[in-house]
Amino acid sequence: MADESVKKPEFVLNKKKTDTAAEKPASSGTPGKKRVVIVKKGPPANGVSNRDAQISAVKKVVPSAIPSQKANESASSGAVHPSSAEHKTLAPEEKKTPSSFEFGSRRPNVKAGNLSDHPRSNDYRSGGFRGPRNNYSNNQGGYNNNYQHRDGGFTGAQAREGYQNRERDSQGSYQGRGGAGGRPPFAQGQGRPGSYRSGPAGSRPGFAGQRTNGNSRPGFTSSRSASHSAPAPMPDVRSAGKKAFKGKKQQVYSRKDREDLFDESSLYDNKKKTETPASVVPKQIDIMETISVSDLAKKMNLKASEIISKLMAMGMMVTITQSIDSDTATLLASEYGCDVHLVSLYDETVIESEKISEADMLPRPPIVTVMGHVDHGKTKTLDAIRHSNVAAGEFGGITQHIGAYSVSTPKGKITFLDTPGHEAFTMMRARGAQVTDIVVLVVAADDGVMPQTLEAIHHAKDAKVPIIVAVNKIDKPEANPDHVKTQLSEHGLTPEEWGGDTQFVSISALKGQGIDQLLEAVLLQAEVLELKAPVSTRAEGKIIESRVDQGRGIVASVIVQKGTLHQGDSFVAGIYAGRVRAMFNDLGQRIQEAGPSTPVEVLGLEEMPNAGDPFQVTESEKDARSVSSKRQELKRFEDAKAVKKVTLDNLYQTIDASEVKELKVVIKADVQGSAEALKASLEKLSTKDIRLVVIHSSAGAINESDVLLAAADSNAFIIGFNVRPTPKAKLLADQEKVDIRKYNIIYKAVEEVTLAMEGMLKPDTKEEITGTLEVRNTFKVPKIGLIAGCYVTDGLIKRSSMVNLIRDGIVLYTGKVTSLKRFKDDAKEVKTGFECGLGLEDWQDIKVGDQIEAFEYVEVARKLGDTLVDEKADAEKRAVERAAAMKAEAAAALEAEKEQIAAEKTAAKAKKAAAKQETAKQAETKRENAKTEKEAE
Ligand SMILES: Nc1nc2c(ncn2[C@@H]2O[C@H](COP(=O)(O)OP(=O)(O)OP(=O)(O)O)[C@@H](O)[C@H]2O)c(=O)[nH]1
Repeated sequence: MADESVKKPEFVLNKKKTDTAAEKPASSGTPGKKRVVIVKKGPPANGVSNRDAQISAVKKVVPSAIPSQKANESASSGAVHPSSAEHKTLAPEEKKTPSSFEFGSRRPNVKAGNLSDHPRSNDYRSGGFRGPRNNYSNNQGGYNNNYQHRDGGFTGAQAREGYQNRERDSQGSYQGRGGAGGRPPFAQGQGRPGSYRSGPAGSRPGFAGQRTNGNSRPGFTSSRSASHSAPAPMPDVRSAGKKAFKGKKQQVYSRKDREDLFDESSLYDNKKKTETPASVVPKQIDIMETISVSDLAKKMNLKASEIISKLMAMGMMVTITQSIDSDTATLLASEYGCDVHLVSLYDETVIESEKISEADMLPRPPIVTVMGHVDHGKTKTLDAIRHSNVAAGEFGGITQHIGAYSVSTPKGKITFLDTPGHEAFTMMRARGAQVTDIVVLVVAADDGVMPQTLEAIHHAKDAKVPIIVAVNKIDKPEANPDHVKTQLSEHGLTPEEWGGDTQFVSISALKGQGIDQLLEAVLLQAEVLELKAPVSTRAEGKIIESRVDQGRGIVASVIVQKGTLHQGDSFVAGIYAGRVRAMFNDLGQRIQEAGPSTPVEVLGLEEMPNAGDPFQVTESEKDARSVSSKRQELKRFEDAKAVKKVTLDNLYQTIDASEVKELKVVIKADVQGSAEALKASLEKLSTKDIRLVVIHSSAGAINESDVLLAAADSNAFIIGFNVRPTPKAKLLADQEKVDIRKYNIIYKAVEEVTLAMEGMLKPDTKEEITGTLEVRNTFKVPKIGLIAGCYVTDGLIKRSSMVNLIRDGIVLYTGKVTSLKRFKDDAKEVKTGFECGLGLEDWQDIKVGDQIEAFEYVEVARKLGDTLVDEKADAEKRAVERAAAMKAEAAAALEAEKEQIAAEKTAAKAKKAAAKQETAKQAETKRENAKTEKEAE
């Protein structure tokens, strides 16, 4: 042992790290240095020492494990450690040794074992290779485990190779022969007496016959006690082993390798040091506005169950997947001494506009929105402007989409947005006003100002957009343009000729009259507005509409507001990225670029943006993707924010609310705007008894997933607005019994859904009186009880009737008829003017003179009550009234108080005067008395 220690220093490496105390005893008195004995100087002559060593070899043990290992192995192997001198002397032989062992192989021996279909004899097991292995292990003594790792690899490669050799030379080692084995590498080692010879020569570890003791596979068998219990004679092993493997080992285990191995180990060590124990809550965490319980648990290094129970203690019932807001998270984290830092993705999702130089600002065409009440002639007006007949193609005569058209006039270009006038499209109209420069308000001269005319005025005023009034249908005999002017003046739109600043143009869209004047008015207004936009910058605009087009994919109508959009530009539309694959103008012609105020159809979106979403070109596709993904993330957070949380406070309310009936709808429409408009209209129908929940709304044909979505709920159906189901969806809908309703007019859809909702209400039951009877006599019938002899004074009574028994105006009994007879025969019914005998269920208290009311329960369908919107308005109204009443009451109280104060003041004044008078009187008396006394003297 001592000897060995002396030899080892040749392989000592200065470790970069200070060894642990545990290492010190193992090293032979060289503190501060780690002794590493490398195999290149010690051939694998002995069997591998123990199972632990093998396992640790595979695991790649961290340095801290080294000392004990080293100590163990040193203890067991010291005596057989090869000397460097021996290596040196055997070096020439090594050159002859075929390099059939891949010493550096890290491949395990598993495969070899699997391949081993030859019976392995105990000879093999206990012989040749076991010998070297033991030596090998012994040589390691206090060697590091990384080396052992190689050991595993070595044996694997060896096994495989042996297997191949077996194929080539099957007699050799597999036949348990002695002497020169059949395997070439080992056979050559006939001259390798050592360990190979000590057992059956040529035997190979991985294929060492039957593994009755399981020790034939070096990588794994070495651990078995049977194998290393009988090590091969050491001296032989050393010499043979050195010759056979020295060269190979030198290649693989260079000094650098060793250092690398150490570095790797130290890395493990470092990693271990930086690891945070799972139970330590960090000092600060970053979260967004909401965070799911599971994410928070992860960030805080806590178990989700702990977070949940903490939240419960705070009065919140949440599940692991639910989200909590940042305030709650902050409160919770503070209990663990952890600060919450709120981060927002929004800043990162802003696409900066390009810097604009004044020189780049050029006049641009005005963007005009046409608004007005239903049927006042908006489409016809645009129609007249464009000389095309759009109205003819519309369903129900209502414009359903926002369309955008560029119109060239001799005096310049104008872009028109055709905004529908139906109330359901309020939202779209509001969006139209966002991009619009001028509103043309169409008012029918024969109809005057209507609710949606006023709504349009509000939208325009909100958006601070000037209005030009087109007084339409002046061709009609009942047309009264002046009346329209008067009406609109009352709403702040005073005609210029009346001293106001609003341009009024009288037109007849039908006849094409006044259209030129209207366009002139628009261009005049545009001139006043001095509309300019940069031309050469990256394009920015708004999505007017988006839809899925068969064969073209997602198509978005975009109005470019700034810059120029080119084919090939990368952009972000809402939260989705895209690249302009192709562009079309309003006439459907393919174009390469589009400047400010140009409406275009853009192809190349990955998903469908919403109408009104911003459209911005980015510098690169990468930018677009990055912004898009951040925006999507932000949206997910915003959606999560909307998650309804159950707290102890609202738990019962929620349970109560589960009694509320829900009608669920999937809306599919031809364009996104219609889907949204329909959604808004339908959701408004919710009442406190019945809720209308739109579970999904989007543009496109009704597909299978829509059907599946609706099928998941018994109260769900699908509305297709201007769309139809795909054949597969139709089939599925039939199978799943999902109702698909198709509409092409919004109000029809709303009407029918209202009816459906009314149908869902439990019908009211009502007593319907069918007849009245008078008790004129009573009889006792044995076994049956009291029978009333009645006369039907009105209507009729049936055997199945229910009755009320009334005495002195009080209903004493309500129940069923048990028997109804005419004389002795049972009767089905008895009509007015006839007498009958009547028995009542469980009731004997019948007296002559009692009135009997016969009735039936009938079900009456309930009407939908006030919608939640109406109720809210009512509640607000009531609150205002209450406030006014309270104010009046307070004023009256104040008044009364004032009066009282005044009265008190008057009373005090009077009292004071009386006192004064009294004093004066007393003084007078006093004076008189004095006078009298004086006179008497
Ligand atoms: N006599 C007459 N009829 C008109 C004129 N303009 C429109 N109309 C008629 O009024 C009806 C409604 O016209 P639209 O252009 O569809 O009206 P709209 O305002 O676009 O209607 P919605 O799309 O439903 O909001 C049609 O029957 C038109 O023929 C007009 O100047 N004179």
